[in-house]
Amino acid sequence: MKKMGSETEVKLPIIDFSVVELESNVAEWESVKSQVHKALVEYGCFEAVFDEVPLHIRKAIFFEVDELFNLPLETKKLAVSSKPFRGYVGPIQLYESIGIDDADVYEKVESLINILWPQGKSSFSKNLQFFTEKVSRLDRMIRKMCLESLGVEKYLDEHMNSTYYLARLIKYTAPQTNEPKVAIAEHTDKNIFTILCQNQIDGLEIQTKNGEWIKYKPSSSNSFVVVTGDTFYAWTNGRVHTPIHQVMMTGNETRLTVGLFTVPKPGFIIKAPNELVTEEHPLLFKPFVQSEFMKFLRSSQNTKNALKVYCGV
Ligand SMILES: O=C(O)CCC(=O)C(=O)O
Ligand SMILES: [Fe+2]
Repeated sequence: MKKMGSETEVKLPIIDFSVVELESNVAEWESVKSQVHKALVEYGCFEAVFDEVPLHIRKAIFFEVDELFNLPLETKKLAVSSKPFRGYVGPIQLYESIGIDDADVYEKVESLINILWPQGKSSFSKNLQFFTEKVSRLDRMIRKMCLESLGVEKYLDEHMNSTYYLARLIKYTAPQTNEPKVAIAEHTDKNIFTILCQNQIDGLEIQTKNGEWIKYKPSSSNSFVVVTGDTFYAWTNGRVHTPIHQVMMTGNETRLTVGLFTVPKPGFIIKAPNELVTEEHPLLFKPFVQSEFMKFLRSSQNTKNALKVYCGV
């Protein structure tokens, strides 16, 4: 595809996970694994096609997320939390969100949903828990592929057991203008991996290593965006990229995102495996606790290269 002039427009790699019994099909597993590794090294990001969340569940979730954000602000504020980005956050210009820890556990989802709908909303809790369960399987496949590619699969159990799943529902209010407005400013994610699913409305932009912005457009209704976070970058001692991204909005349609964030458990020490620290790849970060890093972030002004400032070697 050509843009103005002769420059070729960059696109995110698209990787198909809708392979029957991917986990037991060795040839397919190896093929997808090498695509994942390449994409994470090059972009820190890719589009995953994954068909385990049926379209009617996706639609139901977005319908209910929309209903949720249409509740009165006083109701939404009942779900506030002292933990950063948990419970209700906003409105901050166009942005509002609700974060739910351990969203793969039905009771955890239900207890938050019941704050907002005291009469209960079990279909929403069920759909969201189902979504988390399926998408977390995608997360685990990606992490397994990545550790295998880096030759550090002996740490797989420890790595998997060190994290939990945070679901974040996000609403971006339409700016009602054709001039692009920043809905989430440039940032890198601070966790391990983020897997995002959007309604029909685009807006996510991912920066390449060369500084070009890729405007993400899903290629199918089974598409998700996978983004590497700073903590995985640190754990792999810089073997994968962690991309700067932002959300830009135009027009008069509301954008909704459901994101699944893989987050290290509080207190867990992030330390790159010895195998990934070599003469060619000297240690980038001192061991750190991600939850402490998040506290540091809240109290510091300068968030660019925050991890480097916090614990860079
Ligand atoms: O809504 C999106 O597509 C991106 C959200 C995002 O980058 C974030 O929540 O960290
Ligand atoms: Fe992000």
